[in-house]
Amino acid sequence: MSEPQFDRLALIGIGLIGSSIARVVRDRNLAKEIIISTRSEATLARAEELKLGDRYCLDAADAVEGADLVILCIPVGANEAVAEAISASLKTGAILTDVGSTKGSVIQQIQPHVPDGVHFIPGHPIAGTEYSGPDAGFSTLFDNRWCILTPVPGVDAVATEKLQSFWQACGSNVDIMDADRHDLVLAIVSHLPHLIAYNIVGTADDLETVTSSEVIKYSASGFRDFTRLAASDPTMWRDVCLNNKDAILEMLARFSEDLSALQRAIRWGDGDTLFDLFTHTRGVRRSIIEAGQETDAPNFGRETGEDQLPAKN
Ligand SMILES: NC(=O)c1ccc[n+]([C@@H]2O[C@H](COP(=O)([O-])OP(=O)(O)OC[C@H]3O[C@@H](n4cnc5c(N)ncnc54)[C@H](O)[C@@H]3O)[C@@H](O)[C@H]2O)c1
Ligand SMILES: O=C(O)C(=O)C[C@]1(C(=O)O)C=C[C@@H](O)C=C1
Repeated sequence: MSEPQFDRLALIGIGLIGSSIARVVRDRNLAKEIIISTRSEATLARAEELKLGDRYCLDAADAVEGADLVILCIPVGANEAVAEAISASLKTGAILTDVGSTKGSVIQQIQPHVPDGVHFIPGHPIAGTEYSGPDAGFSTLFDNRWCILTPVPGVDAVATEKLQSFWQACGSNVDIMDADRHDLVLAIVSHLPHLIAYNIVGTADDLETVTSSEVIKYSASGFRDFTRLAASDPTMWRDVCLNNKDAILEMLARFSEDLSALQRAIRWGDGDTLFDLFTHTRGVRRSIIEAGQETDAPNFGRETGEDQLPAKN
């Protein structure tokens, strides 16, 4: 087994992502000691029952004392208050990072509270499920997934390399990116798909002519994939929408324009336009599979993974 990369890791927030980090760190011996903090007593007690850490604190400031790696694993809307609360307790030389799905807003909220001598390097593992809470995590969540780091200009290069090798040890491939670029890219590949899923499931549910039993009965089709995304955590996704507003609105505008063009093609019986688009998008899917990020095998991947996950809490 390899040598631990950090002496003391503090995890603030112990839901899907925090508990997956705790599990992989424990399994692969990446830190000597794991300190866990979260705001709810019940969640902290559950983390202790699951033996996710070595010490448990309700107070995040206590948890970060003496830690050389601090990871905020909380909804992006909660970062500012937590950064303010832990600021004075962070150890000089510590790396402070996060896992939030938006990056520009996270930097705006955390950076003002980072003391001199602490290395703040925002991060985002592009890995997750629709489940939340400490029971939902698993140690292989980050295997063969991307983790994007968005270091602010002037940050210590050695600290960035240390964080990069931490995520690699967790199983991820790491990319370094500018925060604005991250927010734009994630708006289209992650945030918009979730919004579309929330919307389509809401629309189907509202239809008076389609009873809910029919929605359930026939959902073993494309609709089922949307229901998985639409089951994602409401707090997390509310915060993502409010904290990546500009990029999401930009992508929604483009999406609506393209949808109008499709609507027009259908109205005017323009089969060539439909056929050309569908041929092109089939190629996009195939290139994703060729790049090794998805599989074409039926009933593989998410559905299979879902069965291995504990019950939603
Ligand atoms: N779920 C995903 O698929 C996914 C993927 C990548 C990144 N992320 C990001 O990771 C972060 C955590 O998401 P998650 O899925 O683990 O969420 P989760 O709901 O499973 O866990 C959130 C944790 O944060 C704690 N928490 C909430 N508000 C808090 C506060 N104000 N102070 C202290 N603790 C607080 C909760 O008690 C819980 O322990 C979010 O920023 C999200 O954007 C999520
Ligand atoms: O697979 C899922 O359930 C996810 O929603 C994971 C997903 C994504 O959109 O890919 C969701 C949000 C994150 O910030 C990163 C990953």
